[in-house]
Amino acid sequence: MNPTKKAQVLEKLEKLKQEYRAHLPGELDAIRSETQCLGESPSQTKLTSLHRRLHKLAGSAGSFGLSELSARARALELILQDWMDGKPPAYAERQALAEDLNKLGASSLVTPKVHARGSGHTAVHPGKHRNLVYLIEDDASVARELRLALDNFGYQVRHFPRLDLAEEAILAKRPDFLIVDIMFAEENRQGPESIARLQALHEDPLSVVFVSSRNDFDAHLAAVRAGAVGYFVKPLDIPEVIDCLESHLNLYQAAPYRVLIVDDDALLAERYKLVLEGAGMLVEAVTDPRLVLEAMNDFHPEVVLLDLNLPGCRGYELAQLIRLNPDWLRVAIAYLSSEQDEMQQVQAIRHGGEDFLTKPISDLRLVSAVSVRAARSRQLSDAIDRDSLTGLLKHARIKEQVNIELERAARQGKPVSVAMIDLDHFKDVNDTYGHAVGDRVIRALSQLMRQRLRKTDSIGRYGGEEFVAILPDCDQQSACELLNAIRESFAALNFSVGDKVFSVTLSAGVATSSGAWKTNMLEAADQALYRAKDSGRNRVDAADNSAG
Ligand SMILES: Nc1nc2c(ncn2[C@@H]2O[C@H](COP(=O)(O)OP(=O)(O)OP(=O)(O)O)[C@@H](O)[C@H]2O)c(=O)[nH]1
Repeated sequence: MNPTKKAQVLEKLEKLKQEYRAHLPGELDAIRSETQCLGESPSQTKLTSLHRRLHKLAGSAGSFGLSELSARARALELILQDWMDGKPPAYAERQALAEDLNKLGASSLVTPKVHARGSGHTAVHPGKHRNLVYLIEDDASVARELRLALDNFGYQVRHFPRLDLAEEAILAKRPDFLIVDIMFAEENRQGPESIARLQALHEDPLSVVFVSSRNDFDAHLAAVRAGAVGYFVKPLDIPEVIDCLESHLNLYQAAPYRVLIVDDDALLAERYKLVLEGAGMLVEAVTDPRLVLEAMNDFHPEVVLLDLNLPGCRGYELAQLIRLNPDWLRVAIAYLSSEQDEMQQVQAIRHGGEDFLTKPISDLRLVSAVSVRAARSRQLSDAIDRDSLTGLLKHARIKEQVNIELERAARQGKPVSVAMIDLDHFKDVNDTYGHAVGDRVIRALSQLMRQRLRKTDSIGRYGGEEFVAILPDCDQQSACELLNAIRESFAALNFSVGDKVFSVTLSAGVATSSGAWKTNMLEAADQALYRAKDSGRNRVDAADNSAG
């Protein structure tokens, strides 16, 4: 998160804390007055109401930095629980309970302890687009080739012949990747130690990729110690280098996690929301459990955090309700509650939901617990929808997406183009270099398309070496221009196997709908593709537009 955003979040959290503090005396008054009304043999309704208030106080006070008040409220809550379970306290204990309840508002409890170090807010997920590469390479021809390939993949590249010439630029504008032709000689100023020194100047380590002609254990170890994220031996297989960059970008540029919080304590829900948003997540909070289904439908969360004690229902009942819908099986459900009774926790997990987080929870723990669960949920979702070699949508999903985009385009009165793309003579690549090398070619094309297409476009692996791209709001001419640019970039990419270097071309067919499409778009794109193949391959053909 950038410093301005972080400052805004901190400011909002501080405001919430003030709000909580402002509303706390009223809540403590209510607790005191309910205590005074308990009488000799209080009804279950009175006990339940007071218990509920204490339970909430125990959860919220801790989250707003009042840990002592939280602990005291928790102790009282347990006595109340016993009472509700038919074990009333003895007379002396009741006197002490009343006194303790009266003391809840004491200033020592409602003044937070001052912590020496910062606010305790957690580290942040960067989540912004990163594609600036600084390339440190003294061999002009290697630099030129790498630069061209990276440029084709949409990276912005600055080339420096030596590391010391790049240092100023690195400090002025942090690159997303530093690709360094590393020199291992002791006296060299472009060795792993120089990289380690450079790393020490940055709070977050730079993503450094080492390029070298050495391929021994010591060289790899030195790279790891200098914080390298990749190590490539010359002569370079450039698509492999790009594969490494892409994997790292995918890790950091993934869409933000989506989290739904269900908690009837509006201030606390808002607090959790801010903390998770501060960590780069998208968060919705609902305080009324009756709105959960609507929120599930509209917001599509990947993680749901459920309070256990909600007005009108229990959190685990909501978990069961969510689990009734097979579309939401990928969603991770965790309870976030002040419930400390292990049996209750186990019971809740047995009824749905996978996990129990107890309030109060530190910001760091909340963010890490939610991130882990969101990542799992996404992995599961990806495993269902995405092809494992390329990370692109699978056959059925991309077909479904064509219909979704066609309907959307018809509704909005905008064009949509569908392209069918196929590698040329791919059987020869497999036969000559082996299946594993063929797989690298397939992955390189999928990465190139991902780089070149917009976020709103969809790409799928339709068959073995056949891909489909859906381009909303893109007319036929623009689609053909884009596909031609991808075709040229791909053809310019050199793959190497040992000392052999080869390149691969592709052909594509494009169909565009400018209104209600009457025939099958995929079929039309496929026919155009086969025309391109028939006409000699390495070209893009458009379907006859009059069909759409
Ligand atoms: N390495 C690899 N090869 C695959 C994969 N899926 C399909 N193939 C291969 O892709 C090749 C497709 O061959 P063909 O359909 O004859 O087409 P082609 O050789 O590309 O020729 P044209 O399409 O006519 O230019 C076959 O050899 C398949 O085995 C895969 O996942 N990995």
